[in-house]
Amino acid sequence: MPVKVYEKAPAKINLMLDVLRKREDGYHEVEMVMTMVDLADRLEMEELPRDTIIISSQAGYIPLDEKNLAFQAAKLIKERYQVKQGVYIHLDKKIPVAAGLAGGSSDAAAALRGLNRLWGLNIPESELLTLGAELGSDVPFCVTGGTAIATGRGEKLEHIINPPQCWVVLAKPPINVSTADVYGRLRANEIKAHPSASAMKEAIEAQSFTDICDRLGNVLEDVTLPLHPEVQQLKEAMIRLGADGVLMSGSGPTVFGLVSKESKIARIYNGLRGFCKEVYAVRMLT
Ligand SMILES: C[C@@](CO)(OP(=O)(O)O)[C@H](O)COP(=O)(O)OP(=O)(O)OC[C@H]1O[C@@H](n2ccc(N)nc2=O)[C@H](O)[C@@H]1O
Ligand SMILES: Nc1ncnc2c1ncn2[C@@H]1O[C@H](COP(=O)(O)OP(=O)(O)O)[C@@H](O)[C@H]1O
Repeated sequence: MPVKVYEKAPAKINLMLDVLRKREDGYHEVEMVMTMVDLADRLEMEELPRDTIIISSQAGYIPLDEKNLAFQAAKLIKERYQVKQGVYIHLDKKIPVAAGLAGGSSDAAAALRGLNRLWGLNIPESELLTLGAELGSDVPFCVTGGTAIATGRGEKLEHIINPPQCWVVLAKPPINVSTADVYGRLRANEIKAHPSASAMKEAIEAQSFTDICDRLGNVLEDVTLPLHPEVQQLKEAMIRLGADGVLMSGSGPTVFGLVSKESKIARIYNGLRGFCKEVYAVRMLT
C-alpha cells in the first residue's frame, strides 16, 4: 500500500445553470452543464499510524479544522470503512476560495479518490459519488470530472463529451459571495429567462464553439449582479476586451470568458488586471 498519494483537484465552471424550483428540503432543483478547467489545487496525503486527521495549507484564509471539506471527506471515509489509521493532508490551494469555482468541493472529491488509494479500500466510483453527495451538491461532479449535465440538487450526473478545446479567462473580484445566501435570495418562480441544458448539450455535441458561447446562461446572475455591480462591470470589460462568450460561474463572483484564439489572451488578461488582482488564463480540461 502506498504511504503517500497525490491528487489534483481542478476548478469547475458552469456553462449553464438553471433553477427549476425550490424543494421542500430547502435545496433548489437545478439543471446545470458543468466542466473542468486547468486551474487546480494539489493534495498530498500521507498515512499516519494514529487515529487522527491533520490538515495544513499555505492558504491562510481557509479553515483547517472539521469545517474543511477535505477533513470532512477523510472523516466520512474513515467512519464508513472503519479505517483505524490517520492521515496528514496538505492542501496546496490555487483555486480562489468562495469564488463559484467549487474549490472546496473539488478538494473533498480529491480526498475521497486519494484516500481510497492510500488505504487500498477499492471503493467503486458509484459509492464515492454517494459519499460525495453527503459532503456537498457539487462534490459528485468533482469526483468524476469531465463534462456533465447535473440535475437534482446537482448530484445526479449525465456525462457528455467535452467541449472543444479553448482558453478560459477567469477573473474574481475582491468580494465574498455565499452560495447559501444567493440561493436564499433567488425567487425561483420569478425567473424570466431560463437557459436550456439541452441546447447547451447539443452545442457541445456538435463541437460548435460559437453555439456554446451563444447559449451560456446562469439564472443566479439575477441575484448576484444587482447585489455586486462590479461583477456586471467585469462581464462588460471581458466582452469589450474580446472574449467570445462571458458568464458568471455558479453563485459567483468569478466571471469566466471563453476565448478561441490564443492571440487574444494577452490583451484580455492585461486589460482585466487593471480591474482586479485575481485573473487567470487557463485551458479548458478536455
Ligand atoms: C451554485 C453552485 C453551482 O455549481 O456552485 P458554487 O457557486 O457554490 O460553486 C452549486 O449549486 C452549489 O453547490 P455546493 O457549493 O456544493 O452547495 P452545498 O454545499 O450543497 O449547499 C450550500 C447551500 O446552498 C444552497 N443550495 C445548494 C445547492 C442547491 N441545488 N440548492 C441550494 O439551495 C443550500 O442553501 C445549501 O445549504
Ligand atoms: N478545502 C477548502 N477549500 C476552500 N474552501 C473551503 C475548504 N473547506 C471548506 N471551505 C469553506 O467552504 C466555503 C466555500 O468555498 P469554495 O468551495 O471555495 O467556494 P464555492 O462554493 O463558491 O465554489 C468557504 O467559505 C470556505 O471557508
